Amino acid sequence: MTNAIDMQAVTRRFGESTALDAVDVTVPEGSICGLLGRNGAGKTTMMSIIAGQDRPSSGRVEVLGQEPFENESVLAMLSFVRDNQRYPDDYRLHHVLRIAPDFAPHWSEEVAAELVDGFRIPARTPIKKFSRGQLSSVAIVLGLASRAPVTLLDEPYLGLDVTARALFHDMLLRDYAAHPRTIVLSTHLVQESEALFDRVVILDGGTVRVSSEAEDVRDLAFTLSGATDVVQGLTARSTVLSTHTVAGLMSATVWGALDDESRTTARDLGARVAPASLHELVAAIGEHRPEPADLALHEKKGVRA
Ligand SMILES: Nc1ncnc2c1ncn2[C@@H]1O[C@H](COP(=O)(O)OP(=O)(O)OP(=O)(O)O)[C@@H](O)[C@H]1O
Repeated sequence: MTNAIDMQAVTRRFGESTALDAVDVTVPEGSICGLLGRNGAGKTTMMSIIAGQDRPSSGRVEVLGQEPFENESVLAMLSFVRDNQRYPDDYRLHHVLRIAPDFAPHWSEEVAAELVDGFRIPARTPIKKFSRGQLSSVAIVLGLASRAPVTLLDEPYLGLDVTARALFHDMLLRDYAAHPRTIVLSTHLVQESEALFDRVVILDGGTVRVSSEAEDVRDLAFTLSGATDVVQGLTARSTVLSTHTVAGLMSATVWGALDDESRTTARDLGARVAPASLHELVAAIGEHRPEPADLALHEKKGVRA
């Protein structure tokens, strides 16, 4: 399978701080990749580099086989929709819809029209007076109607109401099925968007913690719930990403798999074992501060934490 996006050892420093640290990420052509992680994890920085709007301090990035920075032929195949998109002061929706196809050779009038109608985007109000959700709606129209071979959607949900979010999901999946392309979507609404993803990348502090097929995510970690002493005993030698306690009960999100013996013991002691959901995994990785010993464990499994 060809990779639409290939990042090797990409580091981006801003002065003293490191926004991305030796990031290796590949996204196969024709997939939807969820880019997840806490505030400041490095998601926007990564997307800006993929979109050719920023350059790595070191490392290599290729989009559709070429370096994207200041590369017209890559930029023509790319749509990057970010949360702080700016428009000229006097712009109304029709101005945007009139010039957008000039920058998007695969532009779909039908997709744009259906979204504008479904989102109820005002036609007469200047865009600079739009609400937060209405601005997100315009950004989604641009991102999806462009049908760009590589589409980057950075936090497309900001301020969107529940009906609009459902419309966005529905249109994305419908149009993607008819016109497959590569989509990277960053979001904090993990539970709600989980079903969209073929691949998942979880960043934390500029480092890739997980880069995996979505269907394999359930094998990466488990949650163990029960009496605190039972959970602590069973996880004493495991990499515990996060714990939550209430009234003598503990729930732990633990990296890796529980061996059969521990699973039987857990059941006998009344503890419950379940695969960690993507939402639990993202939250737990955000809480966890890895120790050097953890790194060895995760590298063995091909996933770093
Ligand atoms: N131009 C810049 N100058 C200095 N620091 C920056 C710059 N851009 C990003 N950073 C820093 O890099 C880190 C990663 O920021 P980034 O915007 O990529 O995070 P994010 O994962 O998109 O966060 P959020 O979920 O809050 O949008 C942060 O610590 C941020 O402060």
